[in-house]
Amino acid sequence: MPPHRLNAEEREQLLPNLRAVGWNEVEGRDAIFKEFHFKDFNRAFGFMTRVALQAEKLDHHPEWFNVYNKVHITLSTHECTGLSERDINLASFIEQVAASLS
Ligand SMILES: C[C@H](O)[C@H](O)[C@H]1CNC2=NC(N)=NC(=O)C2=N1
Repeated sequence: MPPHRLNAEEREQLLPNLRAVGWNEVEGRDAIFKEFHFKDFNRAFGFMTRVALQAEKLDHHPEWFNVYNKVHITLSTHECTGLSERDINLASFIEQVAASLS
């Protein structure tokens, strides 16, 4: 099934949990964003490696930016030009990985 853009009701249900752990809606674009900080590059890259393997498995990929111990992540679904459940699921997975590394 192709992904559909989350409607208002779905957003009210799904976004608060992610907001509570630091994900924010991007201004001017239907996407969510979070900045992760790790102890060093090794942890940051380990995190990215785990996320990358899962992203490939899910065929849903983050937009991200890394400098040393910082990783900035934007999630959005190109296929529906906005937020879909795939972004929520990937964000939840990303949170689990980050928690296991900090
Ligand atoms: C062809 C392939 O299925 C698509 O391009 C996938 C790959 N990864 C993707 N990642 C994201 N974030 N959004 C998509 O719509 C998407 N589509």
